Amino acid sequence: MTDDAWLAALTGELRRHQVGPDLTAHVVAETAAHLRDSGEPAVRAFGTPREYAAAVADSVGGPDPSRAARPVGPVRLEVRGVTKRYRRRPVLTGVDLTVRAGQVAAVVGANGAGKSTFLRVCAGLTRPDRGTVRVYGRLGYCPQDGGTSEFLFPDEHFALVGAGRGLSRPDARREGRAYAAALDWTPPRSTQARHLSGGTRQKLNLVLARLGAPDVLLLDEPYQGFDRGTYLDFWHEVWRWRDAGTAIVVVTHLLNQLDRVDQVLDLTRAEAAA
Ligand SMILES: Nc1ncnc2c1ncn2[C@@H]1O[C@H](COP(=O)(O)OP(=O)(O)OP(=O)(O)O)[C@@H](O)[C@H]1O
Repeated sequence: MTDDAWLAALTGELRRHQVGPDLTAHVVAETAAHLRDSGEPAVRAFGTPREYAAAVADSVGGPDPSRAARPVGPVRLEVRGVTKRYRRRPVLTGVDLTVRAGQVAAVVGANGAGKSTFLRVCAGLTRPDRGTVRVYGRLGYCPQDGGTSEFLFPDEHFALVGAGRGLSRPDARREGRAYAAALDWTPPRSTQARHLSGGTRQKLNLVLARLGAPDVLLLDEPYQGFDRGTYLDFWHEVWRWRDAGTAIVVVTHLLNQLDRVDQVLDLTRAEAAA
């Protein structure tokens, strides 16, 4: 099945699940963008149109019922007035965001809107021209790509990153393997990162971001290359980490989880207003 046929079938399936026309158009457009960016065949990325439509319908079935009852903790990330230009082009213009312990913020926007730049600024990797970022607690960052070392085995990654977060070698390995298992992945003992598939390397990235249970997690489209089952596992983990009190910022193209997050930062609008 071609991607166009897959997307047409998805539209039909979403209609069958009584997903409204606006949301259907949105989901189909975002899914098409993801397929274009990742170059993956639709069936591998999302499963059959019927399966994916069922997952979308399930996730848009109303606000998260546990939301009202969930305790929200202290501020973990505070971004005020962040502005960033590359040459003369404004990428971020006066962006504010406050995320508390136990909250999830989604960062959305068109390609090039500045989502990765925003996360890099939050992670302290890119200096803003103006504005401040305050992180209260420890930080974990999962970049869109990169982040792994070509010649290291997964366990060596766990030991290296774990050491930076105060974990002994055995603890880092145990924790890394436990987080990997939640993503349905058993890290091979003797495969260097360069020989892992793109989706598996992204699982490794995600596990590394989570090592040592940081207070703030910055996730830049961490599910690129995940198959549908792992994609759902990923969101399940996000809700679990949130419930454990982590403040999470996740960049996403796929809007089918947005009714469950605590806030949405739309950088398209900020860019358009600039
Ligand atoms: N180091 C850099 N030097 C110059 N321009 C840059 C640099 N990093 C990013 N840009 C530009 O800033 C803009 C925002 O890039 P960014 O990667 O933050 O967007 P994005 O919203 O994450 O995009 P995508 O959805 O494609 O991942 C783009 O036009 C990009 O080309």
